[in-house]
Amino acid sequence: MSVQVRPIAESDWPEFIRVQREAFNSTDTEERDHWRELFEVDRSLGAYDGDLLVGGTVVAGLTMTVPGGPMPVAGVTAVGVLPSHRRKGVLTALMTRQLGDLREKGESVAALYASEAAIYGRFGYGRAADSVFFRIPSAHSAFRRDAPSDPSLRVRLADPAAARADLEKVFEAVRTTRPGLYARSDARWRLSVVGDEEAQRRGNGPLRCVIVEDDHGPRGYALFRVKDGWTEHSVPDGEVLLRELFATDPAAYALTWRSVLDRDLCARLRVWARPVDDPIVHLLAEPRQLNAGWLDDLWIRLVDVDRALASRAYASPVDLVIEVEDRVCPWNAGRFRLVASAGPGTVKASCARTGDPADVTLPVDALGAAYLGGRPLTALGAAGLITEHSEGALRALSTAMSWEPRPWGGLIF
Ligand SMILES: CC(=O)SCCNC(=O)CCNC(=O)[C@H](O)C(C)(C)COP(=O)(O)OP(=O)(O)OC[C@H]1O[C@@H](n2cnc3c(N)ncnc32)[C@H](O)[C@@H]1OP(=O)(O)O
Repeated sequence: MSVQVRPIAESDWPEFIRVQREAFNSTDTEERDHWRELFEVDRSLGAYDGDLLVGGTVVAGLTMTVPGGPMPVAGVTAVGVLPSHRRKGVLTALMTRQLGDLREKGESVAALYASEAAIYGRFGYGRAADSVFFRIPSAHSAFRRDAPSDPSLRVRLADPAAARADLEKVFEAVRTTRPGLYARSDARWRLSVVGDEEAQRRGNGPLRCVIVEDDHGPRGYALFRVKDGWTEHSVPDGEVLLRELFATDPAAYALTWRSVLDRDLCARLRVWARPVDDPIVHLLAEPRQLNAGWLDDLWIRLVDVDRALASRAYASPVDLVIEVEDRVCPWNAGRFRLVASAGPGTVKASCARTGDPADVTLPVDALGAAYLGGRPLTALGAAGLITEHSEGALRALSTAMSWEPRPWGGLIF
């Protein structure tokens, strides 16, 4: 099969949506035309078998927080290949072309959410952030006695779309505090956050919103649905399905959680993706009752290793030669000297090619995994995936690249 990869023509956009529906076994009937507002259609790529569009992908330009502050990141999404054309190298052709295009456009970092965790490592993406899911029984959701509270706070129910300005205030106050969070465009707020899509509703009721505020304005919010349910003995068995929750301070955070945990007629709260260092873990009197599980969150690919590594801050000073292995983007392969002084908030790093001998040799996906600060390189070393040539070099690099708080994207793009 000979497949050509090229930008998708405007007139092929309905075809692209059709490929996506088929690729993702989509059951919803809503129009996906609003994708045009979320993604950069002019940076889409299609794989053509003759005239037939058989696969594609798009890019959403994001401003993502990394250690040290926000930077431009290419959000890769809507990757799909028709079932009739799978395992014949279509994705490989799309990914190879896309990485070349990103480099040409001057993008140094790409990010994505993977539908399956086995797909993207081969293209140099590293698992940079994890998330945890919880299933908290309402009857065992009490907080420890010294949980923070603030009598000036009150809870208000709101229509999500109407309350958007308040939600944005809270989100903007926290966005740059955690690597992985990214700025939300008007379309992202409207369509992905407060929009009530059929695909997300799936019989779980409308999107609901609580806002926690004081006389000066909002300090926390939660977006959620309530799935109605009763046991055969007429015992209430509803579920709160928490979509997102942000707060600016510990007291507002605690009250926002309480306002969704204490919903009457609900037996439990489920949430699919929270940061691994979510404070709720420490607030519950019975943390085992979180019934937590672990998932991969953001995947990161360093498109240009030297520019990417010079664009973030480091937790401790470092001066090392790293040798990068990268078969997909050969321009990254080779040795670089990474020099950084520590200091949150200020990026004082340089990364340049060198002929000096390497202290550490590692595959490019390991650097992607560590880029947001949440994946200790020492753990990848213990797994046998990194080679240390100078004693202590791996620990030094791992410590320098680690960051608090842990990374988390918060919203699939
Ligand atoms: C960022 C996002 O949008 S994530 C969404 C990804 N899309 C989906 O999950 C939709 C459903 N799936 C698909 O559309 C396709 O199966 C894709 C896009 C995942 C793969 O496309 P294909 O054209 O079949 O991939 P391609 O033939 O290039 O495979 C490349 C390699 O990846 C492997 N691979 C492909 N898909 C998978 C998978 N789902 N799990 C594990 N390995 C995979 C192939 O076996 C092949 O391995 P090899 O290099 O060792 O031979």
